[in-house]
Amino acid sequence: MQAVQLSDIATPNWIAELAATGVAITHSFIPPALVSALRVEAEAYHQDERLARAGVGRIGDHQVDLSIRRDKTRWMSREQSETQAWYLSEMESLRLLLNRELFLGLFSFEAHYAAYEKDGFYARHLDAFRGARNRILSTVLYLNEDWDEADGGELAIFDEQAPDDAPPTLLVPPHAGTMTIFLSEDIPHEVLPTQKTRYSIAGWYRLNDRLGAPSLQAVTPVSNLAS
Ligand SMILES: O=C(O)CCC(=O)C(=O)O
Ligand SMILES: [Fe+2]
Repeated sequence: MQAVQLSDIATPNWIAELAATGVAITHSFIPPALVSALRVEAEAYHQDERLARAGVGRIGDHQVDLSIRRDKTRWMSREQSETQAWYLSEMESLRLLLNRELFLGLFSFEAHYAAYEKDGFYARHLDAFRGARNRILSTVLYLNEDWDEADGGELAIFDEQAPDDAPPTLLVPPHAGTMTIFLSEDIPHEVLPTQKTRYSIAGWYRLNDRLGAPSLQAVTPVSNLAS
C-alpha cells in the first residue's frame, strides 16, 4: 500500500499543518506521564468490562453493526478520575490554542476511551454528518507501548478528493503519545484490523450548536448485547 510515512508528516509546526491540510500529527502535546496513566486506566476499564460495545448512527437510530466497527468505548468525565480530569484539562488548553491560532470558535470537547480487541476495526467513515456542523475537529490519542508493524491497527487517512477505492495517503501506527487531529467533516478515515488489543482516546471539538447531532456512540452495556 502506498502511504506517506509517519515521520515525513509529523512536523514541529503541526498547527500550521492542520490549517494547510486538514490533518496533523503531534507526538509532544500530551505529557508522557499522562499517557501512561491513561493507558493504565483504559486497560483497567477493559479488564473490568466497563467499556460498552460501540454503535453507529444518531441516538434514536442507534445500532451496533459489527460489519462497520468493532470497538468498545466509555465516555470520559472529570468526575470519573483525576486522570480523566487531567486529560480534559489538556484538551481544554488545546481548544483555546486552536481557537486563538486558527479562529475556529470551538466550544466544547467530548472524548471516550476505546479498545479494539484482536480483529477489531472501524470501516472508512467521516466523523460528522455533512452540513450538521456538529463535530468540527476529531482528535485521537494512542496509548500503546511496544506496538509493532505486524500488530496492524493503523489509522488510515484518505484524500477527500480521491475516489473511494484510492489507497490511503497516510497510515498512523497507534503508538503511545501519538495524537492525530483532523477535520471531522472532511477527512475520510478508517481503523485497519488490529492483531492485538489497541487502546486509544477518540475526541471531538464541537461548535456551540443546539441542533448538533447527539452522540454517535453506544451507551448500552456490553452485557446487554449479543456479540
Ligand atoms: O482510533 C482511531 O484511530 C480512529 C477512531 C475513529 O475513527 C472514531 O472513533 O471515529
Ligand atoms: Fe472516526
